[in-house]
Amino acid sequence: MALAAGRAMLMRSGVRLGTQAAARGGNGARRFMNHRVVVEPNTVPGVAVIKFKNPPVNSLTLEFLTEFVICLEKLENDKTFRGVVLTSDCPGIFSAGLDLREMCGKNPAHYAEYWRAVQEMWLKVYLSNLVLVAAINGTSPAGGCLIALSCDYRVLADNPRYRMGLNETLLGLVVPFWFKDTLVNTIGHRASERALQLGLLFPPAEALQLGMVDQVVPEDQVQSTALSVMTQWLAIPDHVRQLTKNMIRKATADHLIKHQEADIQNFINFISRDSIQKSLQVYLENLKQKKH
Ligand SMILES: CC/C=C\C/C=C\C/C=C\CC/C=C/CC(=O)SCCNC(=O)CCNC(=O)[C@H](O)C(C)(C)COP(=O)(O)OP(=O)(O)OC[C@H]1O[C@@H](n2cnc3c(N)ncnc32)[C@H](O)[C@@H]1OP(=O)(O)O
Repeated sequence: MALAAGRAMLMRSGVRLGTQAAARGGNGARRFMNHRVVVEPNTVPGVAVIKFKNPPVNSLTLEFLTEFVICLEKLENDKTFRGVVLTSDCPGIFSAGLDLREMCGKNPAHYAEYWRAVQEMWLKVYLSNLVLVAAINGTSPAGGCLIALSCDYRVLADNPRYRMGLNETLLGLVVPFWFKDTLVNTIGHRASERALQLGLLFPPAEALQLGMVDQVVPEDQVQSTALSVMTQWLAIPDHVRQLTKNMIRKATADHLIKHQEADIQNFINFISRDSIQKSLQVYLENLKQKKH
């Protein structure tokens, strides 16, 4: 998505870009702040840390997706940056995945706009020229897991309460084919068959065993480990690494690009069904009631 289109989407969503601020931290480094995404240059040269800050659970609202894509585009266009660590500012939650309220009780035009934003976010992350390392410091179901799976490397906090996986079937949803492709490319066909049909969410030890993440480390070392892994990836010249990444990922991304409009139409038709709307409402209601 072009930056201009993203800005237009932000405006349509009622988000004022004037609220974005550039400040200087104690070390003089620039620190870009949006509402929901905070970008911090880190101590490792050429590396930024993006922190998701969309409380309470970093759900992927339209506004969040738009800010996230704009942040990544800015970093890609700024040649000072070669790598980005993605992590969360919300304690215990990396991301709760797609925002269920964006998919519930809205009209087809909204569903189309939302689904395009989800697609564009995935394409931006999956095909990024930057090295992307996910520092997964919390639970990451469905869309949250997709973001992590689309990075080049994943470090997960060793906390048995944190779960990771594509749980769409538990919500009565069919996993989109490109979510499925991303998982199959990571953990293989057989493991994906079981994980996707049963909507399994895995604790860290199992996620590691499956190859869903590359490392599990103590919670307080997630970001530092991600940064040290980054150093290893940045030792490879950008152009050869980027060409290699593109060679491996292009076919998967092209599959969506070729069918992007049909995928949007499928999503609208599917999500607009009365039975699906009902399941989503029940799921949201259960989330609320679990507190009482
Ligand atoms: C034939 C078909 C062909 C083609 C099909 C075409 C297309 C496919 C169609 C559809 C696919 C759509 C894909 C969807 C992927 C997704 O990402 S769906 C989202 C999945 N996410 C989840 O299941 C997570 C749900 N949340 C939780 O489990 C917990 O909230 C969580 C463990 C994250 C945190 O727990 P906790 O800290 O206890 O917090 P609460 O549960 O109390 O939550 C706090 C408030 O946040 C609200 N909330 C939670 N998650 C979401 C969310 N994903 N979206 C919106 N809101 C969320 C929750 O309701 C609480 O709100 P409240 O304070 O009560 O107002």
